[in-house]
Amino acid sequence: MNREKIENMDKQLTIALVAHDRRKADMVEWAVFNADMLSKHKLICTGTTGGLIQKAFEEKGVEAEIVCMNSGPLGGDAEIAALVVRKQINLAVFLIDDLNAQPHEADIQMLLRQCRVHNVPIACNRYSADLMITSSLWDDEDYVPSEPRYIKFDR
Ligand SMILES: O=C(CO)COP(=O)(O)O
Repeated sequence: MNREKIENMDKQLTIALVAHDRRKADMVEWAVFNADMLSKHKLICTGTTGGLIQKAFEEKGVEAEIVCMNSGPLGGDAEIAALVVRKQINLAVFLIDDLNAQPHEADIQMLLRQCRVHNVPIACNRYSADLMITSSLWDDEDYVPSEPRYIKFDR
């Protein structure tokens, strides 16, 4: 697989990593598998997710820049959504627990919505995340993601 693409990029991306409790094992496994790539970029995480990734990276001797925001239910998703609005996130991986209700559903929807509004790629499962981090578009200097256009639609 062409993992070097994003790994050998000149530019540093800011990547948001967020996982619900029952998806954290998945997130840590994915992050460790992609540690060589992720460690070259800046990682912004919700509190508990970031702490677990940090611990797993330390155990593997991986050095990475990991910024932990608040825990999700205490506003971590909202803080990351604010960074999305300010165009400070290039890519988000958000492993959502779709089988259990979350107390901060409003914040979760806000993060998803702001990624859609601001055209930030967001992967909600590992397959999507793998596709996104191996995309050749990251290297394509001619490619500029176009802003979403909202037009009034009269019926
Ligand atoms: O709840 C979350 C995302 O909605 C994740 O938060 P934590 O990483 O702090 O558990």
